[in-house]
Amino acid sequence: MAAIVNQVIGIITKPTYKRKEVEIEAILPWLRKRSLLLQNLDRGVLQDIMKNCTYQACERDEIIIRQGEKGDRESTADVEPSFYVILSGSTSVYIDPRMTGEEEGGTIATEKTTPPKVAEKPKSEDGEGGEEQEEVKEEGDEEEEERKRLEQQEQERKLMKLDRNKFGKFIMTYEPGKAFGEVALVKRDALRNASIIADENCDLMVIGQDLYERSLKADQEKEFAQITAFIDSHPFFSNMSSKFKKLLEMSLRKETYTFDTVMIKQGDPVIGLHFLLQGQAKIVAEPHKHPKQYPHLWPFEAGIDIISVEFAHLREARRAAILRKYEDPSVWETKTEDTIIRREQGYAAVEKWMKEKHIELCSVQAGEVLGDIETLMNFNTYMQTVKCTSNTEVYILDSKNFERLVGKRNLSTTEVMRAKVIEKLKTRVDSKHGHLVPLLKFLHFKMNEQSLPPPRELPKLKTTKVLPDKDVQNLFLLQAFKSGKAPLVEPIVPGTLYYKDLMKEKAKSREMQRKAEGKTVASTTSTLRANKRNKPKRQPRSLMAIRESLRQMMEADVIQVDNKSTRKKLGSKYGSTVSLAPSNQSQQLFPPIVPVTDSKPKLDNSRSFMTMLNSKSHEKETPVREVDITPRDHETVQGNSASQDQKKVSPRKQKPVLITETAAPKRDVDLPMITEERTQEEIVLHKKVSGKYAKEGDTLDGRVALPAIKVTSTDRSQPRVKQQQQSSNPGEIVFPNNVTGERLVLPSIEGTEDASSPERKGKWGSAMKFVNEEIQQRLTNEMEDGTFQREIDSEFHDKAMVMLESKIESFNVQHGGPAKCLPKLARFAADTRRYRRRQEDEINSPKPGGKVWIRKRMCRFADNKVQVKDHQHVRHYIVNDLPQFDQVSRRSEDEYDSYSLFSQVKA
Ligand SMILES: Nc1ncnc2c1ncn2[C@@H]1O[C@@H]2COP(=O)(O)O[C@H]2[C@H]1O
Repeated sequence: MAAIVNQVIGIITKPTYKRKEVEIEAILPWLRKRSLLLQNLDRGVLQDIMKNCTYQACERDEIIIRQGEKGDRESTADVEPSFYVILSGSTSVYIDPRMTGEEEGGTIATEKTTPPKVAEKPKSEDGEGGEEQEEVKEEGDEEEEERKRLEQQEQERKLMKLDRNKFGKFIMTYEPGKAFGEVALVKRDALRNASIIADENCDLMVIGQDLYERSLKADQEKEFAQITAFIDSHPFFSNMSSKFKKLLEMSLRKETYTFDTVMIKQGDPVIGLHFLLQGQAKIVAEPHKHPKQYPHLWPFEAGIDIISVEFAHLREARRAAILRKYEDPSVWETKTEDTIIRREQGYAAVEKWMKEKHIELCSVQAGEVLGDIETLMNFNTYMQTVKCTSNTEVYILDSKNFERLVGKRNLSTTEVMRAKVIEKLKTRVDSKHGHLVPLLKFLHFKMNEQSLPPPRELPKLKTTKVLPDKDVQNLFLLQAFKSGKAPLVEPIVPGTLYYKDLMKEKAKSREMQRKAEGKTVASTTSTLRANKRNKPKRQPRSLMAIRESLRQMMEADVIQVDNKSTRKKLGSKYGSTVSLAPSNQSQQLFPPIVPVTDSKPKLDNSRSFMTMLNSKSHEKETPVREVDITPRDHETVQGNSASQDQKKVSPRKQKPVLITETAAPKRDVDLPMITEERTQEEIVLHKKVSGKYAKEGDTLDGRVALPAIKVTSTDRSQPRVKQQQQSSNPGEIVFPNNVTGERLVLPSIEGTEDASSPERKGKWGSAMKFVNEEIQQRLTNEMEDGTFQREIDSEFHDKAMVMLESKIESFNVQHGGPAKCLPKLARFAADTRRYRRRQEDEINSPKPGGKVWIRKRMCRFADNKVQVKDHQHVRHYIVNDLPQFDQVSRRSEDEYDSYSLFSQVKA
């Protein structure tokens, strides 16, 4: 390299007439290669230049061109400006912005600021250099050479002291092959607009004005025109003033890159913006290098929750990739790259490959700007590599020129750039491999954040008592949130800064008030607080607990005589009738059973209990005593504690069930002969008005009395006597009770038809099913209790079945239903095993076996689906467990039929 430079220097230092064409010809290819400027020049022009140019050697820190001057004193043409091509060495460009008019108040760097050409007397750093030299001289001539060398070093040190700051801001460095000084030549009579200072010893080819004008000017003028057009058309500079555009013209430089060369290398220092004019390039990123390149950002400026965004993006990207894959068969991968590497080179190679993966992001072409992301983000190094895929031409705006002309002075340009960069980042992030470069996503996020309008200046809050404007509150809150002082919630909720301040203020005023009033007077707040403290805390209740309490409430309203002990007790107390009914279910299921005793019942039919109940005034009219046997039941079953619990139940809850106790001898009330009368009240769901059913909205007040269950037993005090078969009414079915000998008189059934032709569909089918299940359940319970007596009960059972069938049919006819072809009830043999199995199977479905009085108020325990409003009536429903509220809350009118039937059957 040095040889050919010397060869060139050898030629251009000769007088013009001695420069031979042959030797010039020999160096032309090198010259073309060396300088872009000379590259495309005609051979003749280049030969002309080589024949007529001059040579200039510069030392380090030598000022080749001084900004603001017209010509160059150092040039051969003295005052006339020249154009320079660097053969070897490098120079720096300095621009004093005050002289270009970019900044006000500039002074031209004059002679005074010129560093002295003559070397000062060298001084060593510690100031003792002079003495040292004297000592060296004294030592003799042999040390003369050493002294000269030291002198030279001192000279160099002195030269370093040239204060380059006087020449303005450093802009850039010109390397060998580069040329400068064209502006003053193209724009005649223009002043030099930059200072060029040699950074080292340089060899310069000097092209005088005349030579320049005839060889290069035309091309360069064209070049300038192109640059002007480019600046005028580029969106970045659309809002730039003409003054700055002019300065920009001189600051853009053209560069060319051949096919397959690297224009920008990831990790290299950012030199500025590359405006792609021609050609194509691909952008390749190595994400594994990013953490090292930008450690200040990694991992994404801790504190900014980008992770979630990242994940969302990754998910989205993956989804998009999958979709793309299915849509476009050309991208269907049979074998992934990593699979191939793993098979060929092993796992370690794949890992390495994954780590150092080169991600080909995209391809760019004319119009693209490179280095803009880095410039806006103030990155020192490039975040990606740009490799030319064709011969490429670019304009380069060096970073310093950008700072000087765009930076803070032309914010509009920066804004346009930012918008373009955001757009670009978005496209790259969404590109096929964009998600593999996490930095892109972060930068997109960051840029978006930066492009938000700057926060408003906040007025100072003097007191927290007066709430500031909502917007201001929010801004404060946001500020506090950003600085990690408060959560991002409404500003006046507990836990927020504002709330805390408010509380402090309140506390302060309270304290002051207390002091003013004297300590003895307790403030209202403190009293309230004390009360609150003393208040027993409400324990959260489990679902089970709620259900249990619900059950207790219901039990308080409903009589339960459903176990052996209670029955026994009642039996012993009230006679045999109770023991007749194996369980309370059977009492409900079965139609009125009136055991005929010796003692005639004194209860007037017209004043049946149910009638009384429904007449609202029954309590007054009927000499009955309210007896709730539930407590006794509990007492028997659960012992004293249960009975104590029961005592707590309010009398109001116990009211609905009334039992008329046996007329006690001591009682002065004139009770009827019936020793016990029990009724399942409130079972009337539908008022029968002229053969039609009442509608759902009908209230309890409008209910109609249906035949009450009358269970009449002998007086306890009376001895049992042999029963005589007699019927009080003709048409009643009478059958003997095998246990007690009492006659069971069934009510007459009108219009009973052949029940053998079954029609098991619809509501009747389900009614039958229900009754059958009831019976099945009852028998099973008896089996379990040990109270089941096959002979007696089976007989009773069979007859009861017939009776039930008749009753159902009778009910149907009474209510104008399509009777006469009802199916027969199934006869069951109690099979506990089967029952248990079934119970396991239907564990979640409501099963018969208990009494539940569902009342409107209870619906509040159900879940939200329940429509309480629909639930206007009181129901009486037999289930094992609590009913499914949402099931019972909405019933169609058809369902009511069967439902009322159930109730009727029970009655
Ligand atoms: N902003 C700039 N960036 C780089 N080089 C410049 C800039 N301005 C001027 N120059 C060069 O420095 C030279 C100084 O003399 P001229 O103005 O004749 O020509 C100038 C250009 O070649």
